[in-house]
Amino acid sequence: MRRIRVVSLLVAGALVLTGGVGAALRSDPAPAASFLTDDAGRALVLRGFNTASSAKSTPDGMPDFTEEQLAREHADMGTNFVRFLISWRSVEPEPGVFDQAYLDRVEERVGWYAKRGYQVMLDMHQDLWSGAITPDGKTGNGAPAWATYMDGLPVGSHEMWEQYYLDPGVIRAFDNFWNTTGEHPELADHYAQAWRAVAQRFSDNPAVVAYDLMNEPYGGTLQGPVFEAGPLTALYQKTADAIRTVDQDSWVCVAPQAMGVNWGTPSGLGRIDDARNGDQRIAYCPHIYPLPMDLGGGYEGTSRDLVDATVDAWRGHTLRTAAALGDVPIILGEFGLDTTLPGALDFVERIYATATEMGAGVSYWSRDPGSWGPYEEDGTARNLVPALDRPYPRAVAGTPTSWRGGPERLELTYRPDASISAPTEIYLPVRTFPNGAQVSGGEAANWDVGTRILTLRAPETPDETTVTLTPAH
Ligand SMILES: CN(C)c1ccc(C(=O)NC[C@H]2N[C@H](CO)[C@@H](O)[C@@H]2O)cc1
Repeated sequence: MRRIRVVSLLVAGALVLTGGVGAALRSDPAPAASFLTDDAGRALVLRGFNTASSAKSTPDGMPDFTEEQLAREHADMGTNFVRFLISWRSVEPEPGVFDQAYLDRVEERVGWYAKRGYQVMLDMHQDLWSGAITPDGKTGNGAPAWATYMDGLPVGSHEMWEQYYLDPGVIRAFDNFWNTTGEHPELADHYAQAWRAVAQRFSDNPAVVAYDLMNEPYGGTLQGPVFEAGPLTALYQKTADAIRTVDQDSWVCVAPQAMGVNWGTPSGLGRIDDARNGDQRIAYCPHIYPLPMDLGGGYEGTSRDLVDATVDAWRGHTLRTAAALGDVPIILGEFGLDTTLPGALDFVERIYATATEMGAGVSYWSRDPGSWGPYEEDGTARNLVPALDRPYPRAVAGTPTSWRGGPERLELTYRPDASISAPTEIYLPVRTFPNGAQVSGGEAANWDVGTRILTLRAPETPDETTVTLTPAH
């Protein structure tokens, strides 16, 4: 293990330094030029969790997660967003057969979130392609067995799950899906039609704001820009076109390949043309997992320096890709860590501060119990709960220019839009704002102590304005 660690750290350093130097040599572009918006037209600042990894293996495709647990999350952290894991195996268990009972179960859970004012992004999740890559069905997840063609090539048995990506059978399964083999052009069509079936169900659901087309894509034999600008962009275009035949308004989120880009290298993803009538609604949804953190280095010492270089490189590459895709909004679809590592909460703070600077949404990985999540198996709150329970402007009646803050302060600069009738909403944690807030630069219209949402009165003029909230006494 030590040899792997040394080699991986060297790789991490090389990846990051080249990326970091690259980023340092070019000034970072401006923060994301756009936001997802709600039905009222408000710009959304999205904060929530991936819910949940447990859905990867359950027979009914649902996460091991109850409405009471969502109510607890909402009470404890005031989240307003969820990246909800769904799976192709559950949507289309047989070719051309779409499981409406499964979509009923998804719709029931979307209702839990809708009741509490959440925005839902549905994530067609895969890791290692499919459960069918190993006889026990427990290694990979996502694609159905009927769409898994390994052509008899071997898959080993590994301690580190990432190593399965290098097995011939897994590479072949991906090569057949991307039709790199030329043998299976039909699979991408099935994938797009499966998404069409999902969008047909949720196109009129006001809580479903976005579709994340594929989790952490992997090109098999093809890697890097030749994969991302080739078959990956083509699949996203095919799928977005299929979705738009039944849903004109949900955002379509596209993710880069995980290999490398999760670790801070640039993406070669190509632009998607949105067939909707009106402004495009494409978003960019990368992940970040700095290798030194994954290797257990924690956020201290040399590991912290490498992690910071990774975050800086990732930020610049992410902003450039979002700009290249058409100045699209950004959602950090995943980041997470074992929060028992040294410096863990400082890392969490660094990532949320970076996402805030970028105007990006965030869904933490993940809502599952245990050392990565907000709660223990027995429901006890972990160190992550207070770390994520922070003031934020969940919906803005205009265009946010910037916002920043800490546990006891929020400063929001925005250009109001008088045509938006819904108010700007600010979430304030009860632990630091027990009596609501003092507002300077603006006026509070309402303070709901139950949801801890303060709404602002619309400014008199359309001029850019800065409001600052501090705890009321
Ligand atoms: C070699 N390849 C292709 C690779 C390596 C590592 C990851 C990964 O850690 N991903 C981070 C987290 N994301 C998934 C869920 O989307 C989790 O299981 C991982 O911890 C992905 C791909």
